Amino acid sequence: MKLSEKQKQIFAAEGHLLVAGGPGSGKTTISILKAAQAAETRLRPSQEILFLSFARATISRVIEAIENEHDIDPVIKRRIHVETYHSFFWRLLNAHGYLLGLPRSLAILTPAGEAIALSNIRNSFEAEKKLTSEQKIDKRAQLQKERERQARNEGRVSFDLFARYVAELLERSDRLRKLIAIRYPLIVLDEFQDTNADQWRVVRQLGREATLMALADPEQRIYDWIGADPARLDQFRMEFMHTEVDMQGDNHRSNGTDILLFGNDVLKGKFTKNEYVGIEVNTYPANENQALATLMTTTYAIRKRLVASNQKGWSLAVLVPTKKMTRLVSDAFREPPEKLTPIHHMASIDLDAAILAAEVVSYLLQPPSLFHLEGFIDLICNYFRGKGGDDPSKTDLAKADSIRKAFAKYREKKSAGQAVPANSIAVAMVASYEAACAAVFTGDPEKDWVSIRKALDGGPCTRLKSIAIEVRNIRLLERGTQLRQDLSKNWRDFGGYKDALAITQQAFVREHFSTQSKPEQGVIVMNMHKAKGKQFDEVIIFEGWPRYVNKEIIANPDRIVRGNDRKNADSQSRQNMRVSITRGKRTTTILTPDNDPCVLLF
Ligand SMILES: Nc1ncnc2c1ncn2[C@@H]1O[C@H](COP(=O)(O)OP(=O)(O)OP(=O)(O)O)[C@@H](O)[C@H]1O
Repeated sequence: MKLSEKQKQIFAAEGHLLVAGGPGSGKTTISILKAAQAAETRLRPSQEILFLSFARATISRVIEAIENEHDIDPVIKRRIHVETYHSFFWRLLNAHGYLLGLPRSLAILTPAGEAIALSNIRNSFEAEKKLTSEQKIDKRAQLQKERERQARNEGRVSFDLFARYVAELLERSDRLRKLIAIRYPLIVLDEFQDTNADQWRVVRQLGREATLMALADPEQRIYDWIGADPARLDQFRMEFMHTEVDMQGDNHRSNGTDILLFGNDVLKGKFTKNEYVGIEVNTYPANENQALATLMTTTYAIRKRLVASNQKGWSLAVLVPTKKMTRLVSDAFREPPEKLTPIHHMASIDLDAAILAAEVVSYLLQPPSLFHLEGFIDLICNYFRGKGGDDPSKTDLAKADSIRKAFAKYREKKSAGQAVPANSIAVAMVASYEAACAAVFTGDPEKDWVSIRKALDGGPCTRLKSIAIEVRNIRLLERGTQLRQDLSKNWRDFGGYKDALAITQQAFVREHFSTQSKPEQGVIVMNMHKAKGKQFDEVIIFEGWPRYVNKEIIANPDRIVRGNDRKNADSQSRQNMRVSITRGKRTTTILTPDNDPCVLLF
């Protein structure tokens, strides 16, 4: 690869570095080359370069990019340690958290566990959009207090607290800062524009001893809602003596197309061309069937041309504005409307619900024990309390309550020797439970998992059916996975899956921190926010459609701009759209409803 002038400048610089540049300008690439250079010339034995990034998915791309740099010696490559901020913070907290008065033994309060722990507080408030600013502040304070209580009293630390605690540790301990810098003399900070206040506190402390290389695109800052701040780059400039290189204008990803130009024009809201090479905008009639049919036929066509290109490992991303749309599209691809063929794909779905569903299934793999049914009911209630993540629905929370009440009544009647009313939820639930407990296991975790799932799916309880459907989103049991191996071992050691629940819970924590995931290939469906830092051969951006009654729009959900209302077309939605557009290397296709097209396009 021939380095650009700016990249050469970076390569030659010493000390702290701030590298700014637009999508595809080559920031990640040069940071890897710079890391390799430092590894070769500066590192003593036992030292490494630390590369910190936000998302695991970005990490797999960075790891792939490192692997693809054939000029770097494999021995040097192994000295670049790529990790998420979360995972790095967790290592520090686990080892040194007691210095802050946290319990000696800490566990992670996973997002699913956190959703359960906070569901009562969340449920005591109205929906977020109905709250006054004071109520919002009050809600946030109560949630934070409960998180703190969980950490300090129970030793269960939620992700939200990681950066805060690590900042406190580093601000207080010279020694720890020095130790980190001795181990990692150069630290690369990917997506620096997205750091929140606590993460910035950590960075400030790290930079006191180690050399920092911050990579940033101020206009890819899409996390203002969780604390990213437009002032961050200036804060870096003020804090550190540094070299700054601005690569705006360079574009190596979609060279020869107008994809970046179009993204920049969307950002400004001013279009400089009538036609943009590499950008296609198509429309569909505003109803679910025709919208999905248009998406599917477009996907077939693009997939066909990618397959015909004979390129190994091609990728096509379908980016949508909301979690709900991710599911809707994934379901449609899996079980399409009539006459269409399914599209094999990966969907990047929030797994809160699926993880809790997997806990239910794994529990049923365990041999019966005293109070086994009670444990089962607890997990079902957990499922309904935690399945909505940080946005639980009142209906699900009410379901959890009604299950608990029905079950208490069931117990009461049984111990009094009375008949339980046949229409009690508990009756159907216990029938499905007993069917699952009757499953005969083979010792093959995948087969046994499927037989539990089928028992729940085929039983009379609709609530358990929904759990059986949800758990299909989990792919951790595929051949060669750690979960599968651990369950097999458990079976061999004990002749049964004695610890299936604990093994499954550990597998999810491990999965969260794992950097093994392969870069996505084939067709991938995901929320636009999750596409950050990634690149695909082709991209489709697909949004929702307005709902009409008597030709009046009565609802307009799942749009790129809220309600597709021009007054909501703020810089956040423009930046988000620009990030999505610029993920494509060759073509980005935008699909939007014909009678109410996306307001960012005109
Ligand atoms: N000097 C170069 N010559 C040719 N190709 C390059 C050069 N630098 C980077 N590339 C390629 O361009 C693509 C985009 O580069 P890279 O991922 O480093 O950009 P980025 O600035 O990190 O993008 P983003 O901010 O959008 O994540 C990659 O496929 C990379 O291999």
